[in-house]
Amino acid sequence: MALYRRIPGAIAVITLTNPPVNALSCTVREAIYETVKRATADQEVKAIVLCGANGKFCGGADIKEFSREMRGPPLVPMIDMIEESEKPVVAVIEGVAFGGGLELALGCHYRIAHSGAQVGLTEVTLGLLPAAGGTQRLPRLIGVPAALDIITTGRHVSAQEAVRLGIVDKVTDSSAMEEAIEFAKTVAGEPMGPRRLSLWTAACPEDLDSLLEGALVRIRQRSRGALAPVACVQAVRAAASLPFAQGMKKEQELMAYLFTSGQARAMQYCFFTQRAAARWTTPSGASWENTKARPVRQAAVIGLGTMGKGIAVSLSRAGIPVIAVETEQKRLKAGRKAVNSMLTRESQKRGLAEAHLGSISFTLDLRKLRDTDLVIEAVFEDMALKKQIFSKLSSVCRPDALLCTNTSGLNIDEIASAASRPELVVGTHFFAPAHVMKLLEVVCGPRTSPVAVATAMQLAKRLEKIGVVVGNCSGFVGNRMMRPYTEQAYYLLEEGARPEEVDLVLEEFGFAMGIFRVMDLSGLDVGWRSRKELGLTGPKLPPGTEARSRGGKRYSPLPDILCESGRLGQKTGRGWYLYEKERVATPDPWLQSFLEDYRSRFGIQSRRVGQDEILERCLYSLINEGFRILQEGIAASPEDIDVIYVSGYGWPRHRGGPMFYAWMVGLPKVLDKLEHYHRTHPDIPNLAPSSMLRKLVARGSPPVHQWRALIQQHSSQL
Ligand SMILES: CCCCCCCCCCCCCC(=O)CC(=O)SCCNC(=O)CCNC(=O)[C@H](O)C(C)(C)COP(=O)(O)OP(=O)(O)OC[C@H]1O[C@@H](n2cnc3c(N)ncnc32)[C@H](O)[C@@H]1OP(=O)(O)O
Ligand SMILES: NC(=O)C1=CN([C@@H]2O[C@H](COP(=O)(O)OP(=O)(O)OC[C@H]3O[C@@H](n4cnc5c(N)ncnc54)[C@H](O)[C@@H]3O)[C@@H](O)[C@H]2O)C=CC1
Repeated sequence: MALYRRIPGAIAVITLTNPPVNALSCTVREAIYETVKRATADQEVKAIVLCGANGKFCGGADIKEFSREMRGPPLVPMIDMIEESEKPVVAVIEGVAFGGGLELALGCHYRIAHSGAQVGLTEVTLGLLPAAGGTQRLPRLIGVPAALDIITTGRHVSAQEAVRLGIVDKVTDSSAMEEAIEFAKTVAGEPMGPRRLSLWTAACPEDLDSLLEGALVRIRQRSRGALAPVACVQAVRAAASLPFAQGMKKEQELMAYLFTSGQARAMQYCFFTQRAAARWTTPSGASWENTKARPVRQAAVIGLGTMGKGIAVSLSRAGIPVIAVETEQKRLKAGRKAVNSMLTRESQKRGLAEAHLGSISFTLDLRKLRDTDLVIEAVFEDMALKKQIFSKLSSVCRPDALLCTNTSGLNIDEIASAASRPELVVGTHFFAPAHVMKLLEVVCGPRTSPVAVATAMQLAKRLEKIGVVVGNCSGFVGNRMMRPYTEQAYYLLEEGARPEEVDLVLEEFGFAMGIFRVMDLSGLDVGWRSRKELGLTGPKLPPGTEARSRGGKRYSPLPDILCESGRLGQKTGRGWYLYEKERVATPDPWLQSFLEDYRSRFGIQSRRVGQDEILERCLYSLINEGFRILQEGIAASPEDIDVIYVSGYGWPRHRGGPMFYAWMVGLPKVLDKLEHYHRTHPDIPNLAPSSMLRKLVARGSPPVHQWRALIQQHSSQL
């Protein structure tokens, strides 16, 4: 609702009240209409102050209403009514003014913000555009280039930047409410015409076309195939070239097109599932609601390699003091240098004073960890080494210290078996680069205690990451699903495709990078090491094993052969591609002739592999593994799998995540295709459709949110 009160000085105060974020639900919109009408009609009111309860102006439209029949007064005429008021309306922006919340504020005549506030037209992140006049008023207020950036990215703008750009009129460190009330008194009685943004003209650069073209290129790089940012560009073009009323018409047309799109559904699904992941449960009945996390006042990181450095920076950025441990002086020195320069860059980028960062001390001595609350091990992916470290930690650390491992796929329970308190061992699987990537898989072994899970999930929140609780199996959720996906990509090369063809299909689908470019970036030796560990190649492989078969199933030795010949990806200048100029991937004629030789050596008839087959074999085999994971209870829900893929593996947000995508495509189609590919390639492991997929199809392909109830997993780990 919106509360109305009169205060001395002939001011009416209207307070949006709809916890937690004062979203503009039907009831709130009705109340705004009513209270604004009341204030404008009241002869004794000279000015109106519009604010939000509990220190938040407004989180925008109520997103939950988008999937229901829309009721109540629409936003656009409501904002127009505010703008048309002859009495000044001053918006008090505390906390957030996002989406419709900022559009509401843009309809007001003045905006006063608290210094801690953030504003933004975030609709594009929900597959929409700011269709309550935002695309038309913001360019008129701050000019086309700045508005274009804010509208097409949906980024959050600090109060300081907002005042610099002219989005708000004033920023205050003290009470924005008091400031606004005093200000409202000074402008009461002035003509409001000049403050109505709909009457302004948008300041537009001469080279508008090249500005908009540049934005489209950036959008294509950032989120290929996404409709909303492209529609945003079209709406801003309308603001730059059309009168307000016509611009609004264009805005509405574009919104109508986006509103019912599958992409908007997918992105709104991502918004809610990301938040739902925090509400974890375990079969024992423990949950986020009934389990208290331990406080983490001091942490340690063991190993300052690729991952350890980023983890240490993340902890420090959250204000947690860190002790970083290495094995030898040279590595310690290199680690310290890298971490310090990452921290300097971070503090410059975020405008953080170094004092806000947690201190980091560096040591070779594990005994220094005796007072830490939580240790994160990030040494080589080697079971024996990890067990040795966990055994040492048990004798060094306090008995209640939480012991975390960053293993990307080893058995958590085996690692825990080396610790004296296995219930305090938990997997915290960060993603590279650890100080950037949002995902944290919290891996729960059979002996992991609820308090360990709660503490790791609480840590994720403190590090501004998205924690998802998963069960213990080789590769957990994310990496386990990647395996059949990458294997399909190798098989496609064997059958006649080229790496650039496979990558192009995946990039057209929306991945920022195709799988071969990803492998070149992270280093082919990462997978090689794990295949050697699993005995699929290298010294542990039994002599006489057939080159293209393991355990009676098809195996592709292609990546092993590349590694053996020193092609490890970008770091060696060649992998699946050639890198003559640093980081620029070019198709390599050597690889092409190598593949031809390989095919003729193994008698493989090369064929043209179509784009549909590339996409379906790669994605459906990944999705099929997702169904198996659900069936085994390794993930609690399809939503959790989707959060993992969107936030950790670059799955395009506008496709919702693999499980949501499968449902959008149609589960019967996914099943049909898997059956077809399984028939044509019976030797490929894991192409046989999972029984979970069959069960869902048999039940009429219910929507994703109903799957959890149908799983009824007796052996669920979660
Ligand atoms: C034929 C078709 C015709 C088509 C025509 C259609 C016409 C429709 C016209 C509509 C025009 C409207 C244009 C418009 O106004 C669009 C919008 O405003 S879209 C919404 C934009 N807002 C946002 O993007 C903000 C989203 N929220 C956030 O970013 C964060 O929640 C926020 C920073 C505000 C707070 O963060 P934090 O404190 O960390 O809290 P949580 O994120 O955990 O949120 C707490 C809780 O609140 C729920 N929630 C948050 N925002 C909203 C919201 N806007 N609507 C509904 N619910 C919201 C959130 O989900 C959490 O609850 P859970 O239960 O945990 O999920
Ligand atoms: N690199 C990646 O993309 C990802 C790796 N991981 C996992 O994170 C862990 C670390 O991986 P990376 O950082 O890539 O390895 P890395 O090889 O870059 O670094 C490992 C570091 O551990 C140090 N170390 C080894 N033994 C030690 C000991 N006893 N005490 C202290 N330090 C020791 C080494 O000196 C080295 O600096 C592995 O388990 C890996 O599977 C997880 C997610 C992604």
